[in-house]
Amino acid sequence: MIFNTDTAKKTAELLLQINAIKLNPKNPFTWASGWKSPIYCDNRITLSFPPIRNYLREEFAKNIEKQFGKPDVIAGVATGAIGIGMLVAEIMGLPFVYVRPEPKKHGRENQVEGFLQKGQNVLVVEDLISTGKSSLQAIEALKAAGANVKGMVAIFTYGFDIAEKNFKDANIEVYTLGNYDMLLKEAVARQYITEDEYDTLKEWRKSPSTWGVEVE
Ligand SMILES: O=P(O)(O)OC[C@H]1O[C@H](OP(=O)(O)OP(=O)(O)O)[C@H](O)[C@@H]1O
Ligand SMILES: O=C(O)c1cc(=O)[nH]c(=O)[nH]1
Repeated sequence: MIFNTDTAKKTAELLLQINAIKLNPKNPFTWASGWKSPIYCDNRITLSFPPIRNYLREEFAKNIEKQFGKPDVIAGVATGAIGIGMLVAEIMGLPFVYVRPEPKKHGRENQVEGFLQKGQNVLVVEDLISTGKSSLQAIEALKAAGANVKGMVAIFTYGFDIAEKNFKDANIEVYTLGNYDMLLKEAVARQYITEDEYDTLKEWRKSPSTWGVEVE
């Protein structure tokens, strides 16, 4: 669920403005889930633009307090949300930890990096939700470390049913700054995409897990 439509519209505008949205239907992107996709939203690019990362962290901080109250700790999902998560922690004056996809294989062999005490209220920051698998893995690791996960926020979600089901099953409340529907609307309004690209994106969105998969 988006925090609100104004923020979702502005987030879409900003992502388009800095070319964080990449389209390549002829040579599809492979996602973390293994799905093939004509679109890739690279939120990492936002960190390279101070006014844009400031907007994102301020919107996160304001809306996190409103929806969840003030947590004890902010956790970023590695690697995409380490930067933005840390910026949110900084502006909220909170401690920060980050969560690796799996425990490190040497050193202290941690999956959760930083100082976290059992029973602390943790708010998870993710950069992007596709299937939600990466976020939920991080949430499981935080719970295993004794955290009380209050909820999760992300810059962007594709709004897939599978992600909504995954978060519902895990009883995790999720809010995002932006989403796919608003992005598509803004991309059309600003003529950022051609009619052919719009048709491809609409077709892809009907069945993203099978799009681009060669049938033998
Ligand atoms: O909802 P999901 O299907 O899990 O996909 C979304 C995840 O994919 C990306 O991470 P990626 O694995 O590419 O790694 P990175 O964050 O290190 O770039 C993104 O940062 C999310 O964490
Ligand atoms: O699912 C993914 O791996 C993914 C999709 C996307 O649009 N952007 C991204 O960073 N990851």
